Amino acid sequence: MSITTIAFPNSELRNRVIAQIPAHQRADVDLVVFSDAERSAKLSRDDVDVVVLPYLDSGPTIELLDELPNLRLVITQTTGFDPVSHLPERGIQVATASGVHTGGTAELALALTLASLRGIDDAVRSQVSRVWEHHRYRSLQDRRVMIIGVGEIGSAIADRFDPFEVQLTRVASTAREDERGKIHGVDELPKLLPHTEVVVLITPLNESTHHLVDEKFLSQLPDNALIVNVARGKVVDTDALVAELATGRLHAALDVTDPEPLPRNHALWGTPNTLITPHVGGDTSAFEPRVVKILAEQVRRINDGQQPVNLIKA
Ligand SMILES: NC(=O)C1=CN([C@@H]2O[C@H](COP(=O)(O)OP(=O)(O)OC[C@H]3O[C@@H](n4cnc5c(N)ncnc54)[C@H](O)[C@@H]3O)[C@@H](O)[C@H]2O)C=CC1
Ligand SMILES: O=CC(=O)O
Repeated sequence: MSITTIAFPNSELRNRVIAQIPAHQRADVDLVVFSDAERSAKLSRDDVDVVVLPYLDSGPTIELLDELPNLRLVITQTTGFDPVSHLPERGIQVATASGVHTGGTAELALALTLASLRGIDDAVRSQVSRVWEHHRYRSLQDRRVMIIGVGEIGSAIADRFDPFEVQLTRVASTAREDERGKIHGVDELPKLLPHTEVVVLITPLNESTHHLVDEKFLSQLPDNALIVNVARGKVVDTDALVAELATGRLHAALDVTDPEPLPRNHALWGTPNTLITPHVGGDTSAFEPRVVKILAEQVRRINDGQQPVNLIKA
């Protein structure tokens, strides 16, 4: 592809990417900062043909994309591309940073599960109030765990749960087999959910997963089941979850919510048995060096006239 200008969300990221690429490999492509493209009289919106999205941006920059007449490619710093999934059908390519968060998100899924089952949040509350309080919590060992979404991160989560001697069930959009064994299809959920004690959600957000976890799904889970969401907030019907949590029947550990950020007055902050982290699955020390490496590879390929890596299909 013949690309002339790649707009970055800030100069720090652009400079870190530039530092990764030998000068002779970036000579043809202009690496600009998006805000300059906005403000500068010299560089008009017509010039920008590639945009690197800010991390987890589903708002302002995405609206601006509609105003770039020559936009050909959007590059995300995330694995999920739900905010820009509509672009390929308009002829604009989308390339993700698939893999950038695999270890971090898999770790957090395990951490949230352990923290919730072992009542670490209760212990922290007791510590803050200087109260020595004993409760008996559930062990992860022997729990019946279901992972919904068997892609890059779902597989890494399965690897991390294995040493805990859980009874693992994996669910994907359609049934299949892999080297680890059977993967169930989502159509089998009604049969599987009543026997599931921990559900880990790690699907992309798309039409088939929007509100996958709804009132019916929740009602099929046994008492005390735990829902761990490290996918996207909208995979869960939040109203249905709040209603079910309010009864005290289920537990939830959520890295992602709908909406995000969660407003101060949102009911989820106050439901019992609920642990919330602010969408930090991939936000670890491993993120920046990885994303810079991926972006440098994208720039190098674009400069060589090659297709970027991790292009999503229209
Ligand atoms: N909490 C966080 O910080 C992070 C969250 N994510 C989320 O995790 C998602 C998954 O990431 P990866 O594993 O890298 O993606 P991936 O594309 O490798 O795997 C996704 C899997 O979900 C399956 N799937 C799709 N529709 C489904 C359905 N209706 N029912 C069941 N399974 C279905 C696909 O078949 C695929 O196996 C991302 O799209 C993103 O939304 C990703 C990184 C960090
Ligand atoms: O939520 C993060 C992502 O990479 O997707």
